[in-house]
Amino acid sequence: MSVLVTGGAGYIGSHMVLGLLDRGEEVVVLDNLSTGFDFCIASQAHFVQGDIGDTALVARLLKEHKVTAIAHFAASLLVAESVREPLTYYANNTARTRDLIEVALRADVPHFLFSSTAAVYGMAGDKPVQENAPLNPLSPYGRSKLMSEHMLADVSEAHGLAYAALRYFNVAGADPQGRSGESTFNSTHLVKIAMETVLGKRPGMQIFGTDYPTPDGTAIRDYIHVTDLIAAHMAALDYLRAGKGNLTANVGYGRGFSVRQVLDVVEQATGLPLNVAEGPRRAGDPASIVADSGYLRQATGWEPQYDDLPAIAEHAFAWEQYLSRRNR
Ligand SMILES: NC(=O)c1ccc[n+]([C@@H]2O[C@H](COP(=O)([O-])OP(=O)(O)OC[C@H]3O[C@@H](n4cnc5c(N)ncnc54)[C@H](O)[C@@H]3O)[C@@H](O)[C@H]2O)c1
Ligand SMILES: O=c1ccn([C@@H]2O[C@H](COP(=O)(O)OP(=O)(O)O[C@H]3O[C@H](CO)[C@@H](O)[C@H](O)[C@H]3O)[C@@H](O)[C@H]2O)c(=O)[nH]1
Repeated sequence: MSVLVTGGAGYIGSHMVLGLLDRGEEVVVLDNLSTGFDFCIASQAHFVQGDIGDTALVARLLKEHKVTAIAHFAASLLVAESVREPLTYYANNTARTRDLIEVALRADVPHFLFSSTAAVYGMAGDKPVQENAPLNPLSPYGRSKLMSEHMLADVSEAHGLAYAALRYFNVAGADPQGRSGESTFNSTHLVKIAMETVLGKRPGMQIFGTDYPTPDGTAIRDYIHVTDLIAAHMAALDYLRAGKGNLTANVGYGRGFSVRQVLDVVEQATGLPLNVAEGPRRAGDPASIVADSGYLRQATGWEPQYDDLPAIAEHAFAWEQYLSRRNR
């Protein structure tokens, strides 16, 4: 019996692989290496390079490895790119997820974990967002993910597949043991960019918008340590396996930090100065979005261990230094 991790060579998927192996589970990774790296995949996992849209390959893997759960991370995830190339996003995120679900049904895989996103909400108010907030994604990326949530709900109703759709807020940090981290080329993520900047891999960086209606004028997000995010997946998997039904839940800490606060913590944690300029707002960015994760905690008993911005920065920095040693 094993768990199929799609996108397991990526930032978050590679941490899922570690989390599953740490629990003694068998893991099969399917990744086309479009944005991921095989050096991020733990050697104890069985890695197959291929596309989730290759239904014959997926069907063979499900059978050969007696897969009882799919953790589906593979996706395209650049919001601005999704505006320019919506069909790429509806193909890779929505259509290929549809194909994957169909193969899973045919193979009688009972449990499905899906990487959703806070981007399904669009503009949020000042208060932490609950799962029943209006779903108004601002981008094709957000819509491509929301459509997958809808498919899972319909398929579950019709065919009994049990699923968890976890809506991640801002994922950051790296494995505390230094086994993986964010390695993506040309990342758009704030903490990753700040780490590349302190280490001189970028000449400087910008704060996108200093005129938001927030205490210091910069945008507020809920940054969650990737290891806590993975713990949420384990809690969700246990929930599904216990037959408790489906789960659609936010994963964040329920408190926000501004861009300036994050960059101050990066300077403190690394002991290095950041070359930062103030720039205009980035199109489509909400002023503030923070998770209410009460439902996930109450339903699954999930308790975060790294709700600490300096720890997130320290772990991200350690990984960025490791990448530097690999000439990356
Ligand atoms: N990083 C975040 O802050 C964040 C926030 C919300 C949701 N998510 C979701 O989490 C998931 C993982 O994101 P990540 O940050 O690890 O991104 P990533 O780009 O590091 O990982 C995605 C992985 O999927 C692989 N992949 C893409 N398309 C594929 C395909 N058709 N077939 C096989 N493999 C394919 C890539 O090679 C890569 O290894 C995504 O579904 C993303 O939408 C991420
Ligand atoms: O060089 C930079 C990069 C980012 N930011 C700001 O930092 C904040 C966080 O940005 P980023 O790390 O790009 O995350 P988000 O845009 O909040 O989006 C993330 O969080 C979403 C869920 O909320 C996911 O869906 C997305 O995939 C993921 O990129 C935003 O206010 C950005 O404007 C800067 O000021 N300068």
